[in-house]
Parts: sequence; structure tokens; C-alpha cells
Amino acid sequence: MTDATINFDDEREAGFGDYFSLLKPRVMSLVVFTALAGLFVAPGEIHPFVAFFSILCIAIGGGASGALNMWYDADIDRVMKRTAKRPIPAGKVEAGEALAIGLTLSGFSVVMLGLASNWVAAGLLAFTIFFYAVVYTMWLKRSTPQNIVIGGAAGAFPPMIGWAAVTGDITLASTLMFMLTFMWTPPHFWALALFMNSDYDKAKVPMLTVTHGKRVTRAHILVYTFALVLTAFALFLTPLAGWSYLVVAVVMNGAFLKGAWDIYRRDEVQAEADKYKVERYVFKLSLAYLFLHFTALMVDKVLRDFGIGGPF
Ligand code: HEM
Ligand SMILES: CC(C)=CCC/C(C)=C/CC/C(C)=C/COP(=O)(O)OP(=O)(O)O
Repeated sequence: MTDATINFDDEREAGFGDYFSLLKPRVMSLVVFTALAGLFVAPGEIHPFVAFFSILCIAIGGGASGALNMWYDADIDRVMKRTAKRPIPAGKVEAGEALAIGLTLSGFSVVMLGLASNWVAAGLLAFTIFFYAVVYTMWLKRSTPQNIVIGGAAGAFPPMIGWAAVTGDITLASTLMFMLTFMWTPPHFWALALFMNSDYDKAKVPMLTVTHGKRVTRAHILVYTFALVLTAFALFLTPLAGWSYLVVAVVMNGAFLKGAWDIYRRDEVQAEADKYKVERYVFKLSLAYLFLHFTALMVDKVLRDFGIGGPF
């Protein structure tokens, strides 16, 4: 845990940007997008205002969980180059403030989502915040190299929350959307960890690259990519997915498999020589991968309304 008063500097006043960055807006933008997709493709009616408000609540809840993560992780964020400029280690925001903001926004987002849509969606949001802030951040992140595999479930719930905001239930289709992000998270993160390893090493965070080395991590990326590809095509077998999903799935899974295979075949000498070009590419590709799969599900929903359904 953190003691932010050590670095706190009264002369540097926190601005809106500092408080906003506590919410991890860049990462959360894709999280919120997957929630929007879950809401959009769910069967049933939802008033546009309720839909907008539900997504806003999910965004606020996601941001709140980011603030709780930054509160708890301030000590390791201070050590890592990538995170040292975050508002708490930079001395812009006090840890106590981040905790208060995280707790307040968490409570607010859950209650408002419950009132605006339903309590299944609100319960899922509360569970997701708990999972990221407590299960992943406080427990798994510092104790096991499986941290991001199990803890990654938190980032996979948002499409399910969006779906439940419309339907009030959890179904096989919404579970498969969950599974897609769940299987995607390990290759997404480990590709990055391969070129950010020294940061985690320095902070003594037991990421797979630190505990088992890069060779093992490269193999894990490949294995999880196989599981991801199977999950992506399993989603195609549901009525949610249609022809645009198939096109995206074929192209993006092909590209991702090739990327994972290239990562697997390389060694550190090759990677150092080109400054982890392939690993950086696969990390970026992972962002496009998830974005395009969820976009395709939304496009297919519109196409279905025009009578162009998929095969299943
Ligand atoms: C335990 C699970 C995850 C871990 C450990 C993880 C880790 C990371 C890290 C370390 C970065 C680097 C840069 C940064 O701090 O912004 C990053 C970037 C990113 N992640 Fe993840 N991630 C996870 C899950 C997710 C999920 C579920 C999503 C969205 C559905 C996501 C979306 C993104 C995006 C959009 C970026 C790029 C941010 C930017 O442009 O700066 N991540 N992730
Ligand atoms: C709706 C809702 C509550 C959504 C939560 C979504 C969620 C759990 C996203 C997690 C993604 C994320 C920022 C991981 C970073 O891991 P890290 O915290 O270890 O990375 P760091 O080293 O950058 O802090």
C-alpha cells in the first residue's frame, strides 16, 4: 500500500487533468466500448436516454476502479518508469483523495446504474469494480504470475454489464463476449510485458516475464492465442455474429496468430536487435483486434435489421 504524503508537494496544484487521469481514461475507453457493444447487441428495447446513462455509469465505475487501483498501487507505480508520472507518485494528488474519489464514484455508479436500468447490471458492475480493485490489485497482482489471467476477468465483464442493462440477465451469448476479452487479455498484456519487463522486475511485481522468463512467456502468448482464436470463432456460432464478424474474425485472428507465432519463434537477441518491434506490433494489434470484433458485432446487429443475417 502507499504513503503518498512522502512525495506530496503543495506547490504543484492538481488540475482537472490529474484527477481525470486517475480514472485511467485511455484503457477504460476500450473497456467502455465493449460495454457499449454488449448493450447495443442485446435483444430487447432500451430507451436511448437509459442506454446513454447506463454507459456513463459503467464508464464512471470503470474509472473509479482505476482510481482505487492507483491508490493501492502508488508504491509500485512510483518505482516503474511507465507509471512514475501518475498523479499520486508525481505528488499531484494525495492517496487519500484517490481512495475517496474511487469509493465515492464506485458507490455512485453502481446505485445510479441500478436505478436507471436494473440491479443485475448494477450487481455485475459492483462485482467488476471489486474484482479489479480487490481481487486483482490487492491480492493477485503481487502474489502470482497468474495475476492477469485470473484478474483479467474484471476487464471482461463490461460487455456482460452492457447486455444486462438491457435484458436483466446473463446468457450464453453474453458469456461468450466475456470469454473473448478474457482470452484476449493474456496475449494483450504479455506482449507488452516482454518489452516492459525491467519495470516489473524493478517493482518486484511477479509478472510471468519476471517469474518464468521471456521464453516461457512467449510460449504462453501462443497457447492463449490459440484459445482466443477458438473463442472468437465460437462467438461466430451464435446468432449475435454475422458476415461482418466473420470477415473481421478471419482477418484479425489470422494476423494475431501470425503475430503470436512470430513472438514465439524469436529470442531475446533478435528482439533486442530490433527493439521488440514484433512484440510492440502485437500489442497494438491486440487493441485493434478487440475493437474490431466488438465493432463487427454491432455492424451485424444493424445488418440483421436490414434482413442480412448471419448463417446461425
Ligand atoms: C489484467 C488485465 C490487463 C492488464 C494487466 C493490462 C495492462 C495494460 C498496460 C500495462 C498497458 C500499458 C499502458 C497503460 O498503462 O496505459 C495497457 C494498455 C492498454 N490496455 Fe490493457 N491491460 C489489461 C486489460 C485490458 C482490458 C480488459 C482492456 C480493454 C477492454 C485494455 C485496454 C487497453 C488499452 C486501450 C490500452 C492502450 C492505452 C493507451 O493507449 O495508452 N486492457 N494495458
Ligand atoms: C466497468 C469496470 C469496473 C471496468 C474495469 C475494467 C478493468 C478491470 C480494466 C483493467 C484493465 C487495466 C487498466 C489493467 C491494468 O493493469 P494494472 O492495473 O496492473 O496496470 P498498471 O501497471 O498500468 O497500473
